Amino acid sequence: MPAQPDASPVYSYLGPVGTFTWTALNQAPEAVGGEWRSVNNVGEALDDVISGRSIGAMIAIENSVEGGVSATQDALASIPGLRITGEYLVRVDFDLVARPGTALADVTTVAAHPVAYAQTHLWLDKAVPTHAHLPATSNVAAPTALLNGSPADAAVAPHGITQHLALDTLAEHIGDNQNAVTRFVMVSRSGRIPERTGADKTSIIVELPSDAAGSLLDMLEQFATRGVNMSLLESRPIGDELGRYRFVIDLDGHVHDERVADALLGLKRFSPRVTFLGSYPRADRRPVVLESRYRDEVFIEARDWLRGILSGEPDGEDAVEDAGEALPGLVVRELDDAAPGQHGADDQGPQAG
Ligand SMILES: O=C(O)C(=O)C[C@]1(C(=O)O)C=C[C@@H](O)C=C1
Repeated sequence: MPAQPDASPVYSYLGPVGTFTWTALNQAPEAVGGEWRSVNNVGEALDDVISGRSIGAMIAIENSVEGGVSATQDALASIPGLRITGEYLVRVDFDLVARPGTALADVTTVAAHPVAYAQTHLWLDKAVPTHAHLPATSNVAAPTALLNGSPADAAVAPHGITQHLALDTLAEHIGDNQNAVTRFVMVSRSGRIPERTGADKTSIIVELPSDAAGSLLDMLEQFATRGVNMSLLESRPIGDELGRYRFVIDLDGHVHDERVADALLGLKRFSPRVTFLGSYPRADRRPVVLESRYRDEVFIEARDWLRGILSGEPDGEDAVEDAGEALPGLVVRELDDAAPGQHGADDQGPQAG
């Protein structure tokens, strides 16, 4: 019997074609040649991954105006077995569009994806002060619906959408922040962790013991004392009772970096729940800068020293040797070189005892 050709891998994304999520998926090398499945919300995209219908889902996780996308953060916290395997950045730029013949003065109802609405509402409040908002499932669903009987008079859409849809542009570049960027992540089922590059991020979600004073500080100390920088720290209600929050955290570094692994072990010892969402290369490829005392070799040498003591060897002061290959994205600084403010919280400077 002739061998069946392998089915191409399926990737789910918030569609239809032309959304910012679709633009992000275009950046993912593994999605080239795959089948792209358009869905209506983040939950559906993640369900596809969990059920095995798709091998990956591209989802928006953070934008430079609104911060974390709460629907995404909550879904990642509550659905077990998901892993972030890559991140992608997309500049977001919006226009207000309408059916031909509509003037700005005619607009009373504006269709918009809720996140897009939040990113344009200052402009809308000024230019269309009495408008009502009609939520849409995406930035392309909103203008498409205008051609399919939507009661809205206008829609917030990605800049340039009128090249593809028979609509007119009422105003261009209406975003409240002209430099707005949205961060997207590719989410797959738990499994292989992408190799470290030296310019990596690790995403985790942490719950804290509810009855222990100072546990937020305990959590932050795990990172500070290992020289691990945080690039995102947000709290989200857990939802079971008032006043209970979980923390969504991005760390500079990879779980295969000794300092990051050690910090995660420290967290795990007192947090009732640590969810590891993944380690993956940074979209901006910005190298991680760390002081030499947080290099892998320093952690390994300290462990070897203790092992030696436990096995009865004399306590010698071994020099820290460079082990392993250098990572292209990593910049290591001697303590004296570190710029002010880049020391860990426990560091009072080189002269401190
Ligand atoms: O509607 C789109 O185009 C999307 O890709 C969704 C989304 C989001 O969920 O944040 C993506 C980028 C913008 O920040 C606004 C909306």
